[in-house]
Amino acid sequence: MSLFINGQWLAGEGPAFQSLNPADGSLAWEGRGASPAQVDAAVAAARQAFVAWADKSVEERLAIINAFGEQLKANKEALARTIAEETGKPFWETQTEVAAMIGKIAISSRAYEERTGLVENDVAGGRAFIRHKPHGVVAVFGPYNFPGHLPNGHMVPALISGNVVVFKPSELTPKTAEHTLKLWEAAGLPAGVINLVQGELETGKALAGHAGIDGLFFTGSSNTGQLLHKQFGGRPEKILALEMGGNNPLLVRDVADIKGAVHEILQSGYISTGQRCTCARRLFVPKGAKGDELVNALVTAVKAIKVGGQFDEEQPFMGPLISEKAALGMVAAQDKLKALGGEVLVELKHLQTGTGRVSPGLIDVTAISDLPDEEYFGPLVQLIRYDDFDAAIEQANNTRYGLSAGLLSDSRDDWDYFFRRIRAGIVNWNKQTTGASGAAPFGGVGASGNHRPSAYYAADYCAYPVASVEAEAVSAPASLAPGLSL
Ligand SMILES: NC(=O)C1=CN([C@@H]2O[C@H](COP(=O)(O)OP(=O)(O)OC[C@H]3O[C@@H](n4cnc5c(N)ncnc54)[C@H](O)[C@@H]3O)[C@@H](O)[C@H]2O)C=CC1
Ligand SMILES: O=C(O)CCC(=O)N[C@@H](CCC(=O)O)C(=O)O
Repeated sequence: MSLFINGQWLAGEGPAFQSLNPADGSLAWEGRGASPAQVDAAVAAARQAFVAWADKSVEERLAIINAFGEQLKANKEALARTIAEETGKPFWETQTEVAAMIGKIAISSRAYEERTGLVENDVAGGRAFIRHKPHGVVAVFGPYNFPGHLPNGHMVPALISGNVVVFKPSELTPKTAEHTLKLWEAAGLPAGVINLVQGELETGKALAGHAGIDGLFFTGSSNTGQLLHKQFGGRPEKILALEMGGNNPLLVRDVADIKGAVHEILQSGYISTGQRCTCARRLFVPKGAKGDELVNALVTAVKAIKVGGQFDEEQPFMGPLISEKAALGMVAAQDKLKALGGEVLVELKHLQTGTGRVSPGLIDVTAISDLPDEEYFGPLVQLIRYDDFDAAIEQANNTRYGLSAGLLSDSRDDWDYFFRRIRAGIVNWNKQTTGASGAAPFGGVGASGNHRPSAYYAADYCAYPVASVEAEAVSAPASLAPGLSL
């Protein structure tokens, strides 16, 4: 039973598909996707549930959402196991993912009040109000890298605002979606408020193109996001929030603590096996002896990163990539950079046929004059040695993306200068580019998003503002406009 529509678990009537454990290629989940008729049924069920859900007070909605939070707490380990099995992320890390899902509820509740709460002003003869209303039926599309936390980051604020949801998870992580929906069901979510449609491309297309949705909240690749943007062209009445990828720069300038800098670089480039949209892809290090010292220390540390299976007793820092295809794709990316003139300092290797297991890589691409502006979604950091800070910032900005960026430098002046010039939605100083806070807006510029950031600002795209001027009774004014008489 792979679909959850109108409070019922149903077998899919679309094509069969599977998800595999990327550490060993074993079967994690199999089922059938939703047929177009089942996507219709999910949208219709959501539409039918909308008025009653939106009519509830926010406290009533939050009572159910908090009950889901309790389910997450009670089942934290089990859900973390499911995510680890399906994504390959180490178990220590997937426990932090479930913790982020739990934390999302309080953050979103606060954001709802602070960003979309009631505002009241005096106007002549009455009162003016700003209130917000839900859009209605929203489709939520999730990526595979955070199959629990990132769709949850759209769904929780959407529900708090009074929307109802049709959720299309990544086809690589159907088991996590099913597990999450079971927790919503156990929390007493009314039928139709979240509907789960599993499936591959055809399901995604049927949902994204469905006339019955009022909006779509997407986290995934820039290519898919751009397709959706085109598909939504000419439909300005529908809200589209796009959280997409990045080709993120991390600049090093003047740091005394080499180990500290190397630690921030590892956490930026290699966490989640490089499968975070916020991962640093391009590392800028000054030329000269100090820079050499840092690069040597980095090479040693990258070689020492512990790689392993998600459930290994001695936990690794990096699990496998999501699939063997992704692993081969990263080897191909390294080969391409090598052919363009890159010098491999630590080779990224595919470690085991039939799995996503890879070792981390570091490649010096300083000699490449026309570096591809690509997001290589894996543990391969591109090193660029520079002479001039201004030129390095200019090169860092030379990307169509603009998600995250960072500076490692002990100088506040450097930071102030960098902050003014760098172009990204997340800009950090002496801190990793990853691990963004849910209590801040989360989104990027350029090809990384469409100016509808998520996390703390998700409340903004989950509701539309309504302006009202109100008086308790109609009354004629003391003086009339010229040319009027009563
Ligand atoms: N900015 C952000 O908040 C984040 C962005 N990402 C980005 O996500 C990507 C990795 O996730 P993936 O799962 O590979 O993304 P993806 O774009 O392949 O898939 C995302 C979702 O869209 C669906 N989809 C794919 N093609 C579609 C189409 N033509 N029409 C309708 N639906 C379609 C998929 O089935 C999936 O549910 C990376 O590029 C990463 O940078 C990941 C996490 C956070
Ligand atoms: O949505 C939030 O609560 C904050 C954003 C977040 O969790 N970002 C993470 C993961 C997203 C990714 O990079 O795939 C991060 O910045 O590491």
